[in-house]
Amino acid sequence: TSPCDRPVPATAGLSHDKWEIDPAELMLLEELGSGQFGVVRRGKWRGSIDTAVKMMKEGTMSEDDFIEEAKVMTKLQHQNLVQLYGVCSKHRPIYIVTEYMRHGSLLNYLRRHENTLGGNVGLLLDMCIQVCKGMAYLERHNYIHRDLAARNCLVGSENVVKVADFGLARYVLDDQYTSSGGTKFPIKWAPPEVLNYTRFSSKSDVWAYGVLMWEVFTCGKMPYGRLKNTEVVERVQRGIILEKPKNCFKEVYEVMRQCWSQFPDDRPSFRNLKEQLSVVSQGLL
Ligand SMILES: CN1CCN(C(=O)c2ccc(Nc3nc(-c4cccc(NC(=O)c5ccc(C(C)(C)C)cc5)c4)cn4ccnc34)cc2)CC1
Repeated sequence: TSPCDRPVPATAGLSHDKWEIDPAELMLLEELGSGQFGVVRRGKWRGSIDTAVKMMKEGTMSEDDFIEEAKVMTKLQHQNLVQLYGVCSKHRPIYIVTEYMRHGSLLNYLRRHENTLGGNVGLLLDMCIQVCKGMAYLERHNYIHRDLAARNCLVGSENVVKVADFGLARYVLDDQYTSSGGTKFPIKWAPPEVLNYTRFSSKSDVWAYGVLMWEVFTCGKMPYGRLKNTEVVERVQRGIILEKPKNCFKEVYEVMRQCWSQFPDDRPSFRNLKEQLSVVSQGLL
């Protein structure tokens, strides 16, 4: 989509850099939680626009590189991506301002609503399809997420699900998170080529997407249970994959299995996954 039909309120005229948001126009409200980077609060922008504001703890990310990238990220616009509205970078800590998603992370939502969601295969499949659409858009724009998981997707009204924090992993300074040997590295969502060579691609996002599907159909269970990272690495490299979740149709599990092909080229693209999942959805429901 061309920048001129961007659905987000244009900040043109506010400052010459349209990705720069004037903090005077932000009213910070309750805390939503805290993550790797520090506190995240709900905010009102220009009195009426609901936002989430990540206040980046100093020293947690390479800020200048991120601010540069923010210009690109604000142009990524899709109904299944959490929209980046802009940044407040003229002060410290810098703020990352995005659209607000009122039901929080997909992971917590699955766990909180297991009783109602558990039996609703149609809804679970629809959530997976929404994430797939957002990821197919990123794939089309040659944009790699690097940390796709249910914890990094968010839920809005009417069970809308959107992918968040795409590409942000590149700016994390904590090498416990960035190096595959680190304690915070998302081992359980990583394919062999990432475990061995840290080789990220849209096909490594597809592997992670398969694990996200497993998270959805188990209503938020931890993949590989309480296995240690070293044990998971060993299994993944030997080609042992996650088992079919209890109430999951074999057609759905078949899609997950394709995402976990050992070689990246053998995995489907998100574009292809979108087609497969809509066929499965029509067939099953
Ligand atoms: C009824 N329930 C009550 C409890 N509840 C909430 O409190 C709640 C409601 C809405 C929430 N919404 C959002 N919450 C967040 C949020 C909150 C806490 C932490 C984070 N995430 C982070 O800080 C974070 C994410 C990713 C990364 C990597 C490693 C990938 C770079 C680093 C840090 C996000 C971001 N958002 C962006 C848009 N909307 C939200 C979050 C929580 C959910 C509803």
